[in-house]
Amino acid sequence: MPRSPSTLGEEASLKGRVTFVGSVNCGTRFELSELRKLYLTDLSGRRQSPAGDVIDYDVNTRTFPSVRMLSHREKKRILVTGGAGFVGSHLVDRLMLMGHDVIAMDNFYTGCKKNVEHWLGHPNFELIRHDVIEPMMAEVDEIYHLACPASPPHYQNNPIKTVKTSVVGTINMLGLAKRTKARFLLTSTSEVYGDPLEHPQKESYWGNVNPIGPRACYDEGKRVAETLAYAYAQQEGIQVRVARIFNTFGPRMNENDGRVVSNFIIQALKGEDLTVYGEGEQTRSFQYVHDLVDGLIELMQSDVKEPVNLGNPDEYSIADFAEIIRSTVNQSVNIINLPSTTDDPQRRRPDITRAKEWLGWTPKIAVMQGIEETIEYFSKVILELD
Ligand SMILES: O=c1ccn([C@@H]2O[C@H](COP(=O)(O)OP(=O)(O)O[C@H]3OC[C@@H](O)[C@H](O)[C@H]3O)[C@@H](O)[C@H]2O)c(=O)[nH]1
Repeated sequence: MPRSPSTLGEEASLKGRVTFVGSVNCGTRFELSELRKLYLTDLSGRRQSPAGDVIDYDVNTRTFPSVRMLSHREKKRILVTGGAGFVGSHLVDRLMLMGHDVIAMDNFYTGCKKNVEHWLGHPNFELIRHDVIEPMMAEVDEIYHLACPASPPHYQNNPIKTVKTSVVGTINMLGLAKRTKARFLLTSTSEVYGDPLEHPQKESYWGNVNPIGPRACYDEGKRVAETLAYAYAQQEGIQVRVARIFNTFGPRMNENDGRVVSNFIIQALKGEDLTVYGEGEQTRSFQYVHDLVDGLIELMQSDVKEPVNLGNPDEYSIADFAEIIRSTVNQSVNIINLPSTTDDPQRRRPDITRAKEWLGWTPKIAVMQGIEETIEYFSKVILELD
């Protein structure tokens, strides 16, 4: 059953606040406060003049976050496509803190240099402006392939480009994996299940996708990307991992992202009406970004070849979720109903038995803790934009 606002608060306080993320076994464990510094403080060396008309960068006073020291054998060269995006930049943070050599590749269509600027100039880090639909060569040991707009308004804005990114981009990155013998992780999506007829969704479910609807460019693009991954695995012996990511939120979502969590928080912070599409009876299950990053790295390190759902099964109706954000951020705003969007999936919740049993992964951060951090982040962003 979808949670009501009252049970959400109770559950969050029952679970308690998480102060560590990751797992010791995978080397992903860090204090949450270490990660928070990367998105809640300005580490760029930027100094704005008192009049606010000039910005100086003092690279001499700038210090990088500490990264672990790895032996030559442990240290990997890791490519993250979409590395300046919302999820990509958090993955880059974790891999950098773990001590790896990281190449973040992005065309900056929805990604943003600011998301990774705290690493610019670090000896272990490279940022490459490159569109994944063009071939690319680099010597790497692992490829996390994230590049693709993920928010419905963004991926529907240029559907041909979205299909090309998923299909041609994935072929290019699988080609790179083949040449370099790198292990390849595809970030697929819960959208491969379309408007699901099975609930909750297991990885064995084949989905219910409209192949010619407005969401098809993303849904079908990712379905072909999965097909390509397994074709390369079978035909070329590439080591492939496939994560099906469910709704994820957190700091560094683009303020114009258009997805529900950032929309509602920003609307409430600005004192605007919260826009529920349709009656708000449709459901989603929200996961905080650090849990996802844990899952992605654990999957990459595992022997699991089948697709794995990564999501938090806590399910909310969108109407209830709007009420949660309204009561948490700004009780003076209204919730309004706008027309529903075409082919909007009506129910979504991951079955994460596979991730639990095969990876030992489970989301640890209560939705409310994530929401509070995201509110903190967007409050800061909105101040900067003003
Ligand atoms: O302002 C808004 C935004 C969204 N919504 C609704 O909230 C629900 C969630 O919408 P979002 O745009 O956040 O995300 P969706 O679930 O539709 O798609 C997402 O699915 C999983 C991921 O792979 C992708 O990040 C994205 O495609 C939808 O029912 C949508 O109609 C609103 O009611 N108001």
